[in-house]
Amino acid sequence: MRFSLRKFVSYYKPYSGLFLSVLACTFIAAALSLLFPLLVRYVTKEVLAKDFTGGALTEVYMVGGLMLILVAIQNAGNYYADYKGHVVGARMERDMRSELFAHMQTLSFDFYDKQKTGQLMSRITNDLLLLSELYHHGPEDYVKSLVRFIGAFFILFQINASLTIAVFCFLPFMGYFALYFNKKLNKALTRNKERIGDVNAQTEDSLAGIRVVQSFANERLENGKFNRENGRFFESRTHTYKAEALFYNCFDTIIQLITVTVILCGSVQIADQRLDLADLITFLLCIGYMTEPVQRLTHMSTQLQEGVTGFQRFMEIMNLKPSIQNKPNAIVMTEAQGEIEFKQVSFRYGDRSNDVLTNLSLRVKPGEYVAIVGPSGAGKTTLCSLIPRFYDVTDGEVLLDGVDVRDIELGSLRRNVGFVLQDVYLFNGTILDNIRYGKPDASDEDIIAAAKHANAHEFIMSLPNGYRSEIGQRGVKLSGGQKQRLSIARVFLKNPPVLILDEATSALDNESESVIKASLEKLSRGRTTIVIAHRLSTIRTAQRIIVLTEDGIAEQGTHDALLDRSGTYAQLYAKQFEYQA
Ligand SMILES: Nc1ncnc2c1ncn2[C@@H]1O[C@H](COP(=O)(O)OP(=O)(O)OP(=O)(O)O)[C@@H](O)[C@H]1O
Repeated sequence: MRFSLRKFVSYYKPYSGLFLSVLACTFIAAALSLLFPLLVRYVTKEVLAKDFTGGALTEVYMVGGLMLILVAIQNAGNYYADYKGHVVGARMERDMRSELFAHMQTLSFDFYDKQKTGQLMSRITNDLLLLSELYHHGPEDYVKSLVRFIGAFFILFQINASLTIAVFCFLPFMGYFALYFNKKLNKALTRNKERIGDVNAQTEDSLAGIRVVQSFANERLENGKFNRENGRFFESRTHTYKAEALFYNCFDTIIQLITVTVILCGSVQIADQRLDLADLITFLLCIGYMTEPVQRLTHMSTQLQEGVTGFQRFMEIMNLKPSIQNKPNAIVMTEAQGEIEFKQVSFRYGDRSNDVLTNLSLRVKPGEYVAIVGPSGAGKTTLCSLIPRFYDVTDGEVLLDGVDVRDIELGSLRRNVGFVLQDVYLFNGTILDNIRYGKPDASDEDIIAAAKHANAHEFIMSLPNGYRSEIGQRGVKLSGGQKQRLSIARVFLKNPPVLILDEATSALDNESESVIKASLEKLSRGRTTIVIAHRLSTIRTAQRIIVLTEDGIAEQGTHDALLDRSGTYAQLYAKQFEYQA
């Protein structure tokens, strides 16, 4: 993916003033740090050479005082740059994280079908952390390194050109060495990231399925899988540490070689009276200013590479257009009548080679109660997911009140359709929060009324904190039937004209089922209702039963009419009856 520098830099814009002040402080602190060796040189060369009776000591004190002032200014500058620099980075990271999350909220089902949650989480957390490091440390490091390198070079050159050139000769070699190791280290660091990603994915998988793990008593199996990933991560880190240790120690050796060279060449020059001791000391103090930036090349280029990769991964998602979008002049449908029509609809999932639905036509009148039955995989759920545009048809059209759903503003379309699914998703929080999800501006009274309609009020009131009871992650503290009733209360509150019930009662025992059936019946009154059912006994009273097979709609009619036809429905019914008997 191409790296857009303009886009990268644009995130600095809201904080440009603060960021420039950080760079200015970095510049001042780095420039002031160069004065130290010069002051040491001045003291050793000019002051200490004098006779101490002539006020030299006073001068030493003055220089000492000046040095203290410089220390104070330099550290104040570094403090400001360090603190505010991190703040700028963190603000940019926060902005980008919010932007990415908001964008992810808009991406359609087909995107999430292909993604692993753990990977997406890593983009939102780790990638942006690395990016913020680059945003703030990157320019700061470059300014500091450049000022010190160039400053030290000029100071040393002024003192002694030949010795400076001798030191300088080492630098390209150091640079090459740093970049060579940088490649190796980068590879090792990338591998580390992949391995920790695997550890994360394994942890997520095992912990999310902890109930299944324990019910099969498969803890050892999971420990084995986890330890394998954990071991791979350990091995990868061991390689990284080896590479790092080798690099830093080789580098230190080169720096020591430079020091030895300076001492040797400097001593020869002192003997020849081409250099004095004060200059040699200054030289030794300044070497670090020249070698440190070269040593930091590795760190800086790793930081650059990681940050750029993080930014590319960020942009990869940001550049994705949601496959389901509003048309420019989309109609806002406030309250639909609830007529649904599928007109010669064909549908195929993006990664499949064959259609799930082919040329299917069906009309459901406003307020009608329709059941869809058929073998597993026939496309019942898929058909219903086309109504709120979780996916768009491949061919044909789906109409709500005679309007193509692709012409309706998405939010208003989805507000007109309510879902009660078998696999209820509840959010961490209180019961009140979870029911309010159906209508965020609902009052507490509305919520209680909805809970009463859903036959949930009694069980809620029996909980220690009533409506304010925390339900745990995904509602673990509630039974299947209780969760289902909360999801029904949520839809009561939403009050949509179209209702889709997908296997809503099949996971429940008889008692919960009858309570939920009663609330679902209440919920479906006055609404267009499509029930996807496996248990045919539950939909005998439906106004119309649609039998969907892989070849499309095989037959439709009332329960009695379909039994009389002795077709697919009658066979399915007989089979289920046999099975239940
Ligand atoms: N997100 C998806 N991506 C790709 N293929 C899918 C997806 N969801 C469903 N399918 C495939 O589409 C076909 C129809 O699935 P669908 O869930 O609509 O059937 P169904 O009739 O509701 O089945 P069941 O009664 O078992 O729930 C199946 O072959 C399924 O594998």
